[in-house]
Amino acid sequence: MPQLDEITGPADLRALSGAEVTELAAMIRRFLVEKVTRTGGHLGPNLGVVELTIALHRVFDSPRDRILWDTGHQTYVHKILTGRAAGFDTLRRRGGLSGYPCRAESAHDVIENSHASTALSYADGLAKAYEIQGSTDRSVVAVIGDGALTGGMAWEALNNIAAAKHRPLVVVVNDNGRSYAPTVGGLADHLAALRTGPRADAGHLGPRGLFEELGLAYLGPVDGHDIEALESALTRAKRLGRPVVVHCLTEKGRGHRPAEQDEADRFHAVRAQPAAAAPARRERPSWTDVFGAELAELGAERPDLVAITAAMLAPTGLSRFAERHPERTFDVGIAEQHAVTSAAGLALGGLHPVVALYATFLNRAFDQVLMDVALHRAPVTFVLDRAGATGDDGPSHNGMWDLSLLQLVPGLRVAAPRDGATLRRALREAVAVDDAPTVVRFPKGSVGEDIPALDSCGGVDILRRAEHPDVLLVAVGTMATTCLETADLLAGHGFGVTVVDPRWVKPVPSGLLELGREHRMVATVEDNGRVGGVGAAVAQALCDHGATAAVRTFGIAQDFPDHGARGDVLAGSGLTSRHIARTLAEELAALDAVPRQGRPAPAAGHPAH
Ligand SMILES: Cc1ncc(C[n+]2csc(CCOP(=O)(O)OP(=O)(O)O)c2C)c(N)n1
Ligand SMILES: CC(=O)[C@@H](O)[C@H](O)COP(=O)(O)O
Ligand SMILES: [Mg+2]
Repeated sequence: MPQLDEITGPADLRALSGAEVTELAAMIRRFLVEKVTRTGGHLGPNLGVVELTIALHRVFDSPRDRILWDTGHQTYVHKILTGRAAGFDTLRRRGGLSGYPCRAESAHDVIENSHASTALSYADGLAKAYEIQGSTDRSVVAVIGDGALTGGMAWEALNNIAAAKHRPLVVVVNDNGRSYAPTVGGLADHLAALRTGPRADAGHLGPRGLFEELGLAYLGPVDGHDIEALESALTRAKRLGRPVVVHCLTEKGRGHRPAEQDEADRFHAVRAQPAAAAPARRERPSWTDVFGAELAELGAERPDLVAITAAMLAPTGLSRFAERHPERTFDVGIAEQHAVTSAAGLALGGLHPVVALYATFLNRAFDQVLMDVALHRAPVTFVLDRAGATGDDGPSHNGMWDLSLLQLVPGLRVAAPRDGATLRRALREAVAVDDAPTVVRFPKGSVGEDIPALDSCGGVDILRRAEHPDVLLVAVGTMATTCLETADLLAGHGFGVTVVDPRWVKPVPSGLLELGREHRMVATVEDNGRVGGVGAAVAQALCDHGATAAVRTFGIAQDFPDHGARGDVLAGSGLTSRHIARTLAEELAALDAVPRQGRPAPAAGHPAH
């Protein structure tokens, strides 16, 4: 019986007896609880797929057979069984094991994008590729959760998969009845009805249902914790020679009582335990908490406000609004495109929807924002949490594209608050707009202390006035703190920096143009991709208005940053006060060929050195 760190790949599983497999499952559960409790990560989803993953790797021959995981947050067991148990002390750490499939880690990993509802489309493409290349002996298996199955792409794929009755493809529905909270909608009800059908382990097909009506074979429901039943159903599916759905019933958090009893989200994602020696930090409210509290208040003041979530009610801070205004709260499933256009419908019906998403997930609903909301100047407010670098969840979770994508949307206005006070203010200003879509975006984590404005100019908060107008430093949102630190560094070397926060970054406020004309250089700093972001828009606006100041923009490099802490991602793109100060000092020094009147030349030890 191998120990977990002795497992090098699925071949090590196939000789195990039934009793040994049961013992292996128990070992894996103990391992997951011990490791993930310490590192943080998706404990509940992975506890739910222990037996399923063992059965998949005993029946199919990965990596020749391809096993795809939708969203990928439930692949810790897959990683253990493909020789990566030793890496779990570094889970989600920079340079360590990714919390999602990662092709650089293993040939067994295929999909690195952790946006839900994509696996069936990848599988459809892979199956077609193998058919065209004559690789008819390779199975394609896609594991998709009941939550991810509420995403529209999954049904676009099933529409195609079901039509190709000659092309084998195995769809494993990992039905634990939950996304974070219980999965909602007609599909969830249908899966529940199928759950009560006769069990596939009796060797016969389950009741006719949606999948069979579509033309797919259906095996299920199968007990997702009975390895023998799973292997029997998966073996049948492998041999069926046509597209087939294997409907597995699993329990999120299985085998860890605190997770089993957690009604909120069954330990969907647990936070890392603080190091024993770490001083107890006074918890400051999260950006999400500040938003959620303010929206609940607004909901009492504005009966036309409705809130929409894409299966993430609590994570996006809508719980308080939902408790107080349940009739005005809608969970549409993991269906951001539908969420956005449904919001347009609500707005056309006379209400003011607030759509709360993680910033990165808005990407897939860009056309809906552009054509269904903005074209109609619909008063929809988008609240984008996890905007900017998030880090832990890898490249597809950083909210680094919204400020660039949204620059393209005519009439849409974007606010990037710098602290709790400006978040509350921005939210109120946003829902007061009744003839255009608005966006309020903020990062993951706790809000800092409020940063007061000394003054304002044309819609721009002035946070620091310079004695000599060398640099106008434009802080976007939470980067205000970094910009004030940068100003201190530069001031120590004789450069004058005015730090401003426009609060509303789209359209570019007139105050920035006015202030830009007073400075030799304008620099923008944003927690968003640098390409096409706020900095680019400011540079273009200054140019269009004849400003002669040099412009320097700082943002996240156009890349897919590896997983790691938020600070790692920001530092990786030079978004630190030290790097920004040094860069600006060098550029100012280059600009300043003639010694400045009345001021000493840059001192030795200058950031430029
Ligand atoms: C497009 C998109 N929206 C939201 C999320 C956030 N998210 C990650 S996992 C998850 C729930 C997934 O539920 P399910 O597919 O049933 O998997 P389970 O966690 O139950 O195993 C959500 C909403 C995401 N990854 N992608
Ligand atoms: C897999 C997924 O998309 C979410 O579970 C995500 O990992 C949550 O991120 P937070 O932990 O920042 O809420
Ligand atoms: Mg689920």
